[in-house]
Order: sequence, then structure tokens, then C-alpha cells
Amino acid sequence: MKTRDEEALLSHIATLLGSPEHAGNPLRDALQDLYQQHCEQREQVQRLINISDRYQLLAMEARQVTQARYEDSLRRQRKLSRISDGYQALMRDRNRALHQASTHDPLTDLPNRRMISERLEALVNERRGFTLALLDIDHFKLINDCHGHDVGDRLLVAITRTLSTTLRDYDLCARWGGEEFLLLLANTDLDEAQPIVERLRACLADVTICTGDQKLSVTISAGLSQHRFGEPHQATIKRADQALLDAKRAGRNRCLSNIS
Ligand SMILES: Nc1nc2c(ncn2[C@@H]2O[C@H](COP(=O)(O)OP(=O)(O)OP(=O)(O)O)[C@@H](O)[C@H]2O)c(=O)[nH]1
Repeated sequence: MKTRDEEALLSHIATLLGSPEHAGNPLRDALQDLYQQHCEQREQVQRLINISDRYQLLAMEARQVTQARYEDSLRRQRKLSRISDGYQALMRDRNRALHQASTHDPLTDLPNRRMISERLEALVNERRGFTLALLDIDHFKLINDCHGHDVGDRLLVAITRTLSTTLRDYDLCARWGGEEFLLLLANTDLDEAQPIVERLRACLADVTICTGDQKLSVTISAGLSQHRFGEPHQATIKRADQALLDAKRAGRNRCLSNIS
């Protein structure tokens, strides 16, 4: 029954029950009880509906609070993970920069003494053959003294560029000291290394830089030595250094090999 019909019926019954005209009707008491009972049940149902509505409202509010908390925590987690990603990228960059700084020379960007020493030690441990060439710029002090340290630096960088482009991909060239470079020619014996270093010497002699209206170039001296199996790499370097000294003493601008 529709609520409006029910309301009309109840109102009609109430009118009937209140009318003195029906006071003696034998069905009046039964109708009165029925009316009473119906009204009580109606109130009870209404109370249940109210409780159920409140419960659903509370449940909905609880769901909304939970959802809001979940979204908030998700936002925080995303923010944290963005911060963590950024931090990790920063650490990666820092580590890369630190590694580069600890293994490379800042002026020329060539591998430094530490890096080539580690490579040499590895080659010795693996019992792989190699030849070393120690290169030294002739009279470099004169360049610094006559033209200044900045010009000396530019010349070092220009020489480095030619060294890097002239060598084979698998050779390694490191800045060994101020104006000294150490070339590692892996899997190469002295006979093969000599023409390579000679060619390099010729290329380096062609390197020029301009300062004012002057063009500057330099020559280099080189000492070569082949690694002997079983000896530490320092011994091979020492022999290359001795050959370099011989090249300097013999007048510079030449390559000499240590075959002793
Ligand atoms: N511009 C510049 N000069 C450097 C650098 N490192 C070392 N030097 C200079 O290189 C010069 C090396 O001089 P010496 O060892 O006397 O040798 P040299 O004048 O080249 O003479 P020889 O080796 O005997 O031919 C010094 O003047 C150092 O100051 C550098 O990074 N930049």
C-alpha cells in the first residue's frame, strides 16, 4: 500500500474509532487493538529505518575517511619515491663524478696514473703481453717560462687530443706526470710498438697552437719497453723510463727502446 493511501486509511479508522456513533459496535475494540498494534509496528519499522540510515551514513563516512587516508598515504608514498629517485640519481651522478675525478686527470680528461696502474696490474695478473711507451714533451719548461702556464696547458690539451685520436681503440694513454704520458699498447710487442710510437711522435710534432701572432709546436721523446712475464708492471715502467732518459740524453725528439 502506498504511504498516502495508508495515511488516509489510518486517518479514516481513527475517525471511526473516535466517533460516538460507533461506540457500541462489537468490532470496535478489535479494530482499536489492530489500529494500536499497526501504529506501534509502524513506529518500530520507522525506528529501524532510522537506525539503518544512520548506520549507512556512518559506513559511508567511514569509507570516505578510509579512502581519503588511503589517497593521502598514496600521495605521500609517491612524493617519497620521487624524492628517493631524485636522491638516488644525485648519488649516482656524484659517484660517477667521484669515480671520474679519482681515475682521470682534470686538465686533459685522460686516465690518470692510478687508473693505468690498475689496468697494468690486471694485465700482469692475467699474464697478457704489452708494451709501454713513456712520452715526455721536450723543453716544456721553456714554453711555460716564455709564454705562461695557460699556454702550456693549452698545448697539453692539444697534444692529448692528437694522442687520443691517433691511438688504436684498445690502446690506453694516461697522463703520467706533468708533461709525461704513458701509453699502454696491449697485445703488442716491441717490434710492433716502435712504428706506432714513431708515427705518433711525427703526428705530435705537427700539433700547433696559436698565441698572439706566434704558432707554437713541440717535439717529444719516448722510451719503450716490453713487459716480461713474471715481472711487476713497475719494472716495465722503470725500463721505459730508462729508455726515455737515453732518448733525452741522445738529443731528444726520438724514440728509443729498452732491450736490456
Ligand atoms: N702548463 C703546465 N705545465 C706543467 C704542468 N705540469 C708540469 N708542468 C711543467 O712542465 C715543466 C717540466 O719541466 P722539466 O721537467 O724541467 O722538463 P722540460 O723542460 O720539459 O725539459 P726536458 O724534459 O728535459 O726536455 C715544468 O716547468 C712544470 O712546471 C701542467 O699541468 N701545466
